[in-house]
Amino acid sequence: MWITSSLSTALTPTLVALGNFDGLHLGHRQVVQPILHKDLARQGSIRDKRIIQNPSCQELAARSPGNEGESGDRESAGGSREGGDRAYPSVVTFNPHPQEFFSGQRRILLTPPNEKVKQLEAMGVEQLVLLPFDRELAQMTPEEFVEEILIERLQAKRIAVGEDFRFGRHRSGTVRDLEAIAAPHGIDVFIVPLQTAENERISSSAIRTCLQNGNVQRANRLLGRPYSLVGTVVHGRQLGRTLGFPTANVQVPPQKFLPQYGVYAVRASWECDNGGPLPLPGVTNIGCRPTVEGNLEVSVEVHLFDYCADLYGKTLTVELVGFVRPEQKFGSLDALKAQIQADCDSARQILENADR
Ligand SMILES: Cc1cc2nc3c(=O)[nH]c(=O)nc-3n(C[C@H](O)[C@H](O)[C@H](O)COP(=O)(O)O)c2cc1C
Ligand SMILES: Nc1ncnc2c1ncn2[C@@H]1O[C@H](COP(=O)(O)OP(=O)(O)O)[C@@H](O)[C@H]1O
Repeated sequence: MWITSSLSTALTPTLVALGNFDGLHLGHRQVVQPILHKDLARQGSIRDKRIIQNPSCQELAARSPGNEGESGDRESAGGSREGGDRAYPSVVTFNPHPQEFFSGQRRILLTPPNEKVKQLEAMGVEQLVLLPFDRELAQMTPEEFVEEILIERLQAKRIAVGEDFRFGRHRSGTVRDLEAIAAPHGIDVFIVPLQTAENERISSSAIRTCLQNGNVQRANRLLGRPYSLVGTVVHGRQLGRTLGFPTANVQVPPQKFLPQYGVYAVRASWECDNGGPLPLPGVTNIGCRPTVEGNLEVSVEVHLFDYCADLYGKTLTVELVGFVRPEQKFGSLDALKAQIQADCDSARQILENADR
């Protein structure tokens, strides 16, 4: 995927999905869908299908990466577009996030850049444009933003946004304004209604709340995939192996959103020369390890069941499957060890049930 922060190096023309898309949950995926070539092929005539209906959670999940039944024909979809030029499915987002720009506070993210790029790539997005959000951009009117940036510089042929998208100075532009500004240029605007699941609006904050409450299964349903943590395995204190439970310490980006501190049933995977093993079952502790003296730093550590190998330096993807218990301070390492054994048993049970 081509990633650029400069309009002069962006690939054009484009099919644009506009937004921040933190988490890339089922609602976000609906916004990105209309710009994907495989979706263009499926749609046939596109002009009369600008408002996407609210599909069920299952239907949405079925369209998640890895679940796509058809691969689509990129070239024929590209050829059928207006003008015949090959347009690049592009996610256009602001960097830093406008809230971060105005508040000066770093945002904690469900999908930090490393994960977002992987997810977008898996969906079929070909370009990520990170528009530098500065005072000048913040001052643009809705008309200036659409005409100068989206149409002139990015040569957008199609624009997809969520229903609540706001843009331009003081967030004054609505999706209806976007339609009105784009229409004279013959640009399709797809306005995607807010998606709901289990009687709740699918949102990044709903997913955060679930993760804070240990409700991993629900968070995963809203995401349409398991919530995952991705990072490099680094050295720890080498205490794990003496307890009989070696744990790979996964260093996640500092802005990664962490769920409630505690123990989780997980599946972990990594890439290696032969394509990598299938996701392996295990158990993860996320927290400060209060039992271990002087350990205040938050860590994410994974013990893989029935497995022994050197994992240092590998990039692990740890998928949360279920919550086992909150983190605790134990009176002795022996007590901790006994509890870890019980955690492994619980986690195996959770993973077995999830497989059914
Ligand atoms: C399943 C599991 C549960 C754990 N639960 C706790 C806990 O409740 N409290 C705690 O202080 N540490 C907990 N730990 C962390 C251990 O203290 C940690 O694995 C040990 O300190 C090894 O650290 P090392 O990787 O630096 O060698 C847990 C670890 C595992 C694998
Ligand atoms: N089953 C396993 N699960 C996780 N890591 C394992 C396993 N078997 C071997 N390892 C290796 O052992 C390391 C963890 O051992 P540990 O004593 O906890 O050391 P550290 O404190 O450096 O993490 C991992 O980083 C990995 O390289």
